[in-house]
Amino acid sequence: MERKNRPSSIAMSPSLPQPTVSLEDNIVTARLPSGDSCQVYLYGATVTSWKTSDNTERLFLSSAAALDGSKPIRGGIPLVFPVFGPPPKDHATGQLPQHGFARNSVWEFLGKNSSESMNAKADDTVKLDFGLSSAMLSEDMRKKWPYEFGLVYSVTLGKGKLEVQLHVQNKGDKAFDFQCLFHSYFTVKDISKTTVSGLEGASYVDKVRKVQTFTEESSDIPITSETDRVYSTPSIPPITVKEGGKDSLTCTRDALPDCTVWNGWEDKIASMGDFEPKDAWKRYLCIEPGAVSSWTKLEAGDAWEGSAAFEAKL
Ligand SMILES: O=P(O)(O)OC[C@H]1O[C@@H](O)[C@H](O)[C@@H](O)[C@@H]1O
Repeated sequence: MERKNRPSSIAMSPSLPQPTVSLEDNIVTARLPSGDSCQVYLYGATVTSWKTSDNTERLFLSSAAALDGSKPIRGGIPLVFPVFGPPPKDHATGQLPQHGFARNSVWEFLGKNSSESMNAKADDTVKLDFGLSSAMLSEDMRKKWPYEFGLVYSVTLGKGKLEVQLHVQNKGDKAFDFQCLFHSYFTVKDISKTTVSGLEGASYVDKVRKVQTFTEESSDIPITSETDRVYSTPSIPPITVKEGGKDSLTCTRDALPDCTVWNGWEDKIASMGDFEPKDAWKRYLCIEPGAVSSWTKLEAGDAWEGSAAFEAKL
């Protein structure tokens, strides 16, 4: 019997615009149908651009940043692991460079995971995964930090949002200590009109005032001179950057009790060869969520995860 073509009884849902992801010249670029986009260099897995749908660049990137792998990228979101700042000489990280090796190692792009594949209605998120393991380090670095580890760094782009998450796994047979931090440089229009709230009551180490510890008394901290503080906030409240009194960015955290607030101001920035233009200290603020005020110990076979989500408000 002849079969007639009949219209399918299953209604086909119109195909939704999808996020696009490309890998070219060791740079991963993701774009959402909403127009939000981000760019991540495999070098350091450094996010160098985060643009919201209004085409506003939310991250500061120095115009003199080395992008050729010769030194850590100045700006964006360099990743700090396994030690923050100058490594203490009497610690297992003592031979490593300032802020560790994650920001100056070449990572592998593990692929994307868009929310569309999980939920046909949602097409507004894309997650990019990057990996770094002990086997990928240089021989010199492996000697300086002889532990077996695996890192998965996930960057999730959403509408007006960027989330960063680090998964650390101890793949060896001995425990290790680590610190980690997302060294995020944000653009601000005018540092003199920028304040930070959410840190009232937190204790902080002030590196400018020769590493003394204080308790933050201000509910809205103005940035009026060189600022280099490591806040410790065990209750992990949201941190808000305000510009001209209006919320411009919020940062929520998971398993990251600390946050550095850094602006080098005029003199320090003048002395940094890869920081340009020289007056750009007026237009950036680092808000750096992390776990750096003590060491996180990871036993053989154990894993740890921490994340931060940034939301653009203006
Ligand atoms: O020049 P680097 O190694 O990228 O560090 C920049 C700044 O990074 C901040 O996180 C530190 O608190 C500052 O002390 C430091 O100056």
